Amino acid sequence: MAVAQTAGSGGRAGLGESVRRMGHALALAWRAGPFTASLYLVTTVVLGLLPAGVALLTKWLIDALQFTGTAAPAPTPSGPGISPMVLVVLIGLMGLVQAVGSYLSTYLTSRIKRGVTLVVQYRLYSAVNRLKGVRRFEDPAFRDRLRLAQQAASTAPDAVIQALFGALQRLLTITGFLGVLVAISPVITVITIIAALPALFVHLSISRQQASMMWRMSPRTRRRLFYQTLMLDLAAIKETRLFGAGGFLLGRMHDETVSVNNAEERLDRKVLLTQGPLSVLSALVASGGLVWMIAATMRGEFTIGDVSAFIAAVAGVQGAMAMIVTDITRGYQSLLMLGHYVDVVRVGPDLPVPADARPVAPLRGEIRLDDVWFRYTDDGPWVIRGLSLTIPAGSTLAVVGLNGAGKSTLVKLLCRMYDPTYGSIRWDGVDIRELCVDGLRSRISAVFQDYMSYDLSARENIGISSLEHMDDSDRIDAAARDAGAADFAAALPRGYDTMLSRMFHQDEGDGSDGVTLSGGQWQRLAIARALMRRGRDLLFLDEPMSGLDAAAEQDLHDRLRVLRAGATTVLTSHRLGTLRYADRIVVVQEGRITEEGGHDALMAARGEYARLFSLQAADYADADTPVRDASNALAT
Ligand SMILES: Nc1ncnc2c1ncn2[C@@H]1O[C@H](COP(=O)(O)OP(=O)(O)OP(=O)(O)O)[C@@H](O)[C@H]1O
Repeated sequence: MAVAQTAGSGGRAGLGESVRRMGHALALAWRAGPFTASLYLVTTVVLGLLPAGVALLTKWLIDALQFTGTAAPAPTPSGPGISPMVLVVLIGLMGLVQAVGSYLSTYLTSRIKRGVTLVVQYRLYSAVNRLKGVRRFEDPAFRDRLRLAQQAASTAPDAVIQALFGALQRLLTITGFLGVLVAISPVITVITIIAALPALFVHLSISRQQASMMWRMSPRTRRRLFYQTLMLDLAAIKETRLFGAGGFLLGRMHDETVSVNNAEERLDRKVLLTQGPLSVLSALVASGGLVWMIAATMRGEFTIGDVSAFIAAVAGVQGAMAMIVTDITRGYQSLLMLGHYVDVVRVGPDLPVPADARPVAPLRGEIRLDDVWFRYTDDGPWVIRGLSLTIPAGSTLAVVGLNGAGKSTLVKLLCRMYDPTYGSIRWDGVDIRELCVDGLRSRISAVFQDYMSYDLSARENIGISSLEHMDDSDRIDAAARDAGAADFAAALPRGYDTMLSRMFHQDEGDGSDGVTLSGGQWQRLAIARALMRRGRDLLFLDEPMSGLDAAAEQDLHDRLRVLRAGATTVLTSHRLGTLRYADRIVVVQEGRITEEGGHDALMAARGEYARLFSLQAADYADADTPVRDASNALAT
């Protein structure tokens, strides 16, 4: 399946891929601010070389003081013969540079982090917005990757940059100290390096295991999040309280947390067991080296300045090695995390569009579905099975069917949220796969069954479908009036500029107090949103009024019938009375069209449509509603 292929390589990284990702992180730092990045590089180099410089000057100073005024013939102090006072001043200056450099480095680090986060988040969400279809967002593997990419976007690029610059600084420190150490004793230099190497490899292996554990645990983490969200979700709380399902969800969340904790504990124990002996080895090397050096100094082989430089160098090299290991470990982990971000940013289009995609001309003739087959996943059941249908331009088509028959799926295919698995959908004879997706959608408006309720103002809730007219108050008001939303919108505390919320909240003083609407009022706003997109060729009304009472639905349908004159409309509703005026009605059963025609013809045919219609009519009649015929009963 195409979706699975998008899973990418975020969990692993060979050398080549790691280098590419490092390049990516550095390019981000440069992009975020070339001057800041350059200054950070200079500061890093200076801070890296300073410790060895201070150690060398200190050695020269001690030697100069030790041999000043003495006639001791040996050992000969090495050094350029600079006066002690000059050396003291130079050491002081270096201390000053180090102190200022550290503060500057901290400031530059934060600055780069802010800049990089800005660039990375913009790129990540732009990449997500470039996906025109829905399929990827329904794929659990891709959702996991998105979640990790979101985490990575806020931390990973910055962590990689810090690790790279940190490692560079430590490398320079090590090189500087090794230069001093080699001059004093090549033997102790080699032993110090060898003692630090195993730690390096162990840390790298641990970080790889940590990354793979996070990837393995991510389905559990996702499920834990789902249970947590459900326990706090306002929409779910009514049911979970009534059904007493809180304990069940809590138990599920707890089990997932325990599983994740156990995996983390196993890894932490492994880290403890491997890191302990390595620390002991490092301490032994440092102590052994010092004992050897002191004994040699007492034999007159080294100066006191050499001993001071040796102590500083051993501590400096081991300290820098330990930090470099941490840098590399963190950097490697962040590189793996960065992989998830890079995978999402580089993800290919989910709906193939030819390079020369055609612009979409207004619909003149018809939309035609030819033997369309569709299923949501490669191994899932067929939802649409060989469906053929013609929708003439300007006509109204009603789609009727039981729950799960495939009505909403049909609407989604017509909006090209998915491509048919087989068969084709043609817009005036052109396969919609050859058309520009945005162009196609600009010709469509819709009220979806699962419409959105945005935590935005009433104006934004209506205008978001036609952004260029968001500030056109007359147009907003006209759409609201047509949808029967104008009266309650006018009564809101700040009219169309009132913030709406799915749950009441009050943010002090910023005027964003949320007003909560009823389900029917939200639905009218969704209809207004669809009507805001005037002059579109195709209008989908997928259960647009399920939240309205029957009279309000009939009234709105009557109004919409006038408003949509000339537009091609596809309607679905379980209240069949509201569909009877459609030019054509099709009955969908298990993804196939089983009946087709006008209301009267379908009633005369006494098939599924007549059965459903009569059932509903009987319900109304049983309720003693004064009716003249079934359709009137449904309309009142
Ligand atoms: N995103 C999805 N992923 C997998 N299966 C889906 C998805 N959406 C719908 N289905 C399945 O496709 C079938 C048809 O669903 P669809 O929503 O098109 O039915 P419908 O006729 O609109 O039903 P209703 O009247 O209940 O709204 C159902 O079996 C449903 O489980």
